[in-house]
Amino acid sequence: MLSVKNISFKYSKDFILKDIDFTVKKGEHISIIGESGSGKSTLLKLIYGELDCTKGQLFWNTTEILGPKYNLVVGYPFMKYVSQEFDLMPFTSVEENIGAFLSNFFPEEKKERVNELLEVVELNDFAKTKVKLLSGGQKQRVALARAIAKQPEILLLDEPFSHIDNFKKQSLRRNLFNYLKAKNIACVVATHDKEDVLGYADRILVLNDSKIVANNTPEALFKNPKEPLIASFFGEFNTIGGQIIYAHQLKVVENSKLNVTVKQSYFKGTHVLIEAIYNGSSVFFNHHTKLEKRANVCLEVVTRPY
Ligand SMILES: Nc1ncnc2c1ncn2[C@@H]1O[C@H](COP(=O)(O)OP(=O)(O)OP(=O)(O)O)[C@@H](O)[C@H]1O
Repeated sequence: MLSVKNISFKYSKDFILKDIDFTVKKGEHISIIGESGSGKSTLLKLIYGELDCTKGQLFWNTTEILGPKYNLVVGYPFMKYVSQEFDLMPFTSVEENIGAFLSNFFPEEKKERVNELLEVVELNDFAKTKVKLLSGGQKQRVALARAIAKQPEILLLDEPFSHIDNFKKQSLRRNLFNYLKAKNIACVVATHDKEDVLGYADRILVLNDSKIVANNTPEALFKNPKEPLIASFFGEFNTIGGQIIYAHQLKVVENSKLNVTVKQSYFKGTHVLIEAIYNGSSVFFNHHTKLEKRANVCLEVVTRPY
């Protein structure tokens, strides 16, 4: 189990993280979300031992994770970290990069393992290609495969699919996260993408103002977001009468007190997002078709969250 015990951190004068306290169980999947600059990457670097905590302590089971002040070499064998810089060997092949830390004593097993990993990140066709010839997204996939090659007990991922196109992203995300669950490898994922979270994370930690402002399941946070920051991660929403109402919770009805004037329709594939004006402010709701500009429609709040 990872225990993050009341850690605080500052690069210089101001604290970036204050009193951060949480645990990650074996095999658990935690997502860290928060606005850009909220300290997600910094938190991963502290967990990895790349930075020294200003205050507090970190443990993996009973081993204290210490930073560069105490360790000549950063990192521990039970933990791997895929940062936003991939740190690969550009002049060697994809399979050599993936197998770089695997033992050469059992060449057959090594080959099998590399093939299994190539499959997880869907790079079988590029096994012999030199890494310098790959695209950014392909390099990111090599870095992910290399990080899980030696079966760490915990994996830290910083925006793990940020360079990967939408065509590949869905299946890669499924492959990787299902693989980690099957092998009982814990993971902590910093992300901006709700698709990395919904359906995969056991819990979400929300960072804001240097602190953890929420620590709960995706379902609990989605159904009861409490703050606009959390709702905005999941989708378009409105604040009506002090309550957070998602766009999909408003529907057009014959008659109601919520009478709005349509401003714009945005085709979203599964639905159309309508922007309308109510009391001088924008209101967003989902509809099955586009609506005429300046049309007056009445809306009603549907209480179910989805
Ligand atoms: N090496 C550094 N020296 C000084 N300040 C830094 C350093 N690295 C990051 N910061 C600052 O720390 C804060 C948190 O940065 P961090 O990269 O952890 O945020 P983040 O939530 O991961 O952002 P993003 O989502 O944009 O990746 C920012 O204000 C950033 O400018």
